[in-house]
Amino acid sequence: MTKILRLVQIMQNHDNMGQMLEAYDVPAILVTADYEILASNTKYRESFGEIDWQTKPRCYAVSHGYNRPCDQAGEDCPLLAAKESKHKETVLHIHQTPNGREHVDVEMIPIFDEQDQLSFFVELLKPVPLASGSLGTQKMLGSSQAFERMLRSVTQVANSNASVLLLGESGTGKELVSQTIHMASKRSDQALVTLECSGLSETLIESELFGHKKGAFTGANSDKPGLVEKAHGGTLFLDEIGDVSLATQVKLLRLIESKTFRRVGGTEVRTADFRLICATHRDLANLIEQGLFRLDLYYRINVFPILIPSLDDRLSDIPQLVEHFLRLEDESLHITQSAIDVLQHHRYRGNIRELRNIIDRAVVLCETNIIDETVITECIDLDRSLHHAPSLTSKHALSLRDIEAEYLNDLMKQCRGDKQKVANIAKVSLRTLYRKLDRYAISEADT
Ligand SMILES: Nc1ncnc2c1ncn2[C@@H]1O[C@H](COP(=O)(O)OP(=O)(O)OP(=O)(O)O)[C@@H](O)[C@H]1O
Repeated sequence: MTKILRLVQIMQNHDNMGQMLEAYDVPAILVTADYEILASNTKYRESFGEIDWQTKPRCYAVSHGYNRPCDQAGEDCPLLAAKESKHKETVLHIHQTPNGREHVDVEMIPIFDEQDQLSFFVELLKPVPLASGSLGTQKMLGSSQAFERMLRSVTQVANSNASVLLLGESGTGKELVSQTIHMASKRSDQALVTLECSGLSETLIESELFGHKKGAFTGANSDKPGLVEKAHGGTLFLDEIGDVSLATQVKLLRLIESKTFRRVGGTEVRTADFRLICATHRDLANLIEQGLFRLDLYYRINVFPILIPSLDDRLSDIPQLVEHFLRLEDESLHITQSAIDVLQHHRYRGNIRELRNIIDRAVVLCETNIIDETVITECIDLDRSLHHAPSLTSKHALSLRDIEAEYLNDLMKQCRGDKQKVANIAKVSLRTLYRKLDRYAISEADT
C-alpha cells in the first residue's frame, strides 16, 4: 500500500486526523478542497489558538476573517494554486494570530486518493517572526506585494550562511534588513558589526576593518582589534560597498576568499569566521562596466541578491508605516485620511527615511493631537523650499557645518578617539558618526 493511500485512509477516520498532523513539527491544519478545516495539531493551537468547531470553519474565515476565499478577496490563494498545479504551493500571508496580525509562511500540500482525485490539503503555517503585519518596534513593517516578495527572500536566506547583497535606494531599509537577517540567523547570539564604507579613505577602512598594531601610524598608541575580529562568529555588514576604492576592493576580496587578515602594521595572520552582508544603492553592473568595481568581488558578495523596493513601489504600506512612526513619538496623536492621501501621492526620493522625517516634522508642527492634510502639506513643502533655495541653505549650512566639525573634533579629543563614547555623547549612531568624521576629515590620528 502506498504511503499516500494509507494517509487518505487514516484521514478518512476523523479521530486520527489530528494525530496525523501531530507528525509535523510546525503548525498544521487539514483542509478540504472546499476550504473547510477538519483538524489542527497542537503546534497550530499554540500559535493560532483554538478553532471553533461548532461552525464549519473555513480557512479564509479563520486565518483572515474573510467571508470568501482569499483569491476572491484579492490575495494569492495557495489552496487554489495547489488545486491547479497539483503540487505543493507556498505563499507568504498575513494571518490573524493571538499576537495580532503576523506574517505567516504558508505551505499547501495536496493529498490524492486512489483514483488520483484531490481530496485533502495539509496546510503548514510557519509564523515569520522577523516581520510584522501590524505595529511593532523592532520589526520591518509592510504588507504590500513588493514588500512580501522581498520578505520571502529574507526568510529563505536568513538561516543559511550565504553572502547577501542588498540592493536598494537610500532610505529603503537596507540596514534594517541586514539586522533582520542577522537576528533570524543561527548567528543571532553573536555580534552584528556594521561598517559604513561610504566616503572612508582606504587607510581608515583598512584600520577599522582589520585593526592596527601600536605604532602602525601616528596616533596608533595601542593595539586595536578591527571590526572583522569583533564580527567573529557573527555577521559583518558592509554598507555602501559600491563606494569603496579599487585598492580597498582587493583587500576585501582577500578577506572574503581566505577569511584571513593582518592588523595594519602587524605580521600575524588572523582568521575570522563571519557571515557577510553587503549593501549598496549604486548600480554595480554599471560600475563594473566602467572598471570601477571588480567582477571577482561582485561574484563573491552577490551569492544571494535581495532587491529592496522603493517606497514608491509600496505606497499601500504608507498608512501602516505612518501609524508606527506616530506611535513612536506620541500615543495620543492621530492622522486624518486626507493627510494619508497626500502622503500616498507624494513621490519619495528618500524613501522610508523621508517619510519618517515628514512625520517627525508633523509631530512638531501640529497644534492639536490631529495631524491633518495642511500640516502634512506644510512639512512636504518645507523640503521643497530647501531644495529650491540653494544660496540660502548653503550659506547657513556652512556655518552649521563649521560648528559641528569643531564640536566633533573636540569630543574626539576628549574621548581619546573612542568613537562609541563620542557617538553616545553626541546622541548619534556610530554609523552617522563615521559619516560625519569622514565629511569633516577628522581622523583618530588627530586626537
Ligand atoms: N519596513 C520597515 N518598517 C519600518 N521601518 C522601516 C522599514 N524600512 C526602513 N525603516 C526605517 O526607515 C529608516 C531608514 O532605514 P535604513 O537606515 O535601514 O535604510 P538604508 O536603506 O540602509 O538607508 P541608506 O542607504 O541611506 O543607509 C530607518 O529609520 C528604519 O528604521
